[in-house]
Amino acid sequence: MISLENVTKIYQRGAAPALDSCTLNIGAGEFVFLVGSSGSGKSTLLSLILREERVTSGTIHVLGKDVSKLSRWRVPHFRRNIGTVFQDFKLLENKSVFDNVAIAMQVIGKPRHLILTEVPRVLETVGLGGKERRMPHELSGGEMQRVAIARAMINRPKLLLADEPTGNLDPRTSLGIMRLLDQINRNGTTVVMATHDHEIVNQVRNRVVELEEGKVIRDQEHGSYGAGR
Ligand SMILES: Nc1ncnc2c1ncn2[C@@H]1O[C@H](COP(=O)(O)OP(=O)(O)OP(=O)(O)O)[C@@H](O)[C@H]1O
Repeated sequence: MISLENVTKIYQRGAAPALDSCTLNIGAGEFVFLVGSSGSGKSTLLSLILREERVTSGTIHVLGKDVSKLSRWRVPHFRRNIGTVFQDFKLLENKSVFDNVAIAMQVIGKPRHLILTEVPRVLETVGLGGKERRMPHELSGGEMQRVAIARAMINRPKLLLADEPTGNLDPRTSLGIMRLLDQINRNGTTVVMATHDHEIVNQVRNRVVELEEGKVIRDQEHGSYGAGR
């Protein structure tokens, strides 16, 4: 599903690498937590997988494609199989819940009748049934993140990348979001989640990959947030 071989990313000449000779394999169906202190390279790793950034050296395969060789015009099509969720939700403020999710189908040309049936179905599965007409400012943080997850999932991506999805939420709400991501993973979607959320990582005990100064320093099945705990 995702395979990095000796991947190095240097943003500016002379700067320390944001990722430094990373080798990592993530199989289909896995749920992996990416942990590490601020600046350790987690977001960089996610943006390389999404092909927002390009590697400086090394190779990276995602969903069977050599991302380092993917030409710019193929990127939008490649990204159709990847859903993304971020700490700050990234909702369109002047659009309803329904429209925020529908837009992901519209941009890839899905027919209107499908949009009208699929959007309410997905909103129901994330626990937002009946809130289609609400505007983002009428939602709690947890609900906003559920909209973002619905939008990420509506086109049934094989891979979901989440960058600190619980970063702006209280512990109880975070747990609800985590349960939802876990359910998505159980339905077959591979999930890679960068997080600082100790409680969630220690509670769920998925595979944990820890970065430090751009290097993978720990890769542990059923891991905890910090080593040895
Ligand atoms: N667009 C950029 N241009 C230059 N340097 C960058 C850029 N993005 C990240 N960096 C640098 O790369 C390093 C890794 O940053 P990155 O954002 O990947 O870390 P992170 O682990 O996601 O941190 P956080 O937990 O704070 O989100 C840092 O030194 C950062 O300053």
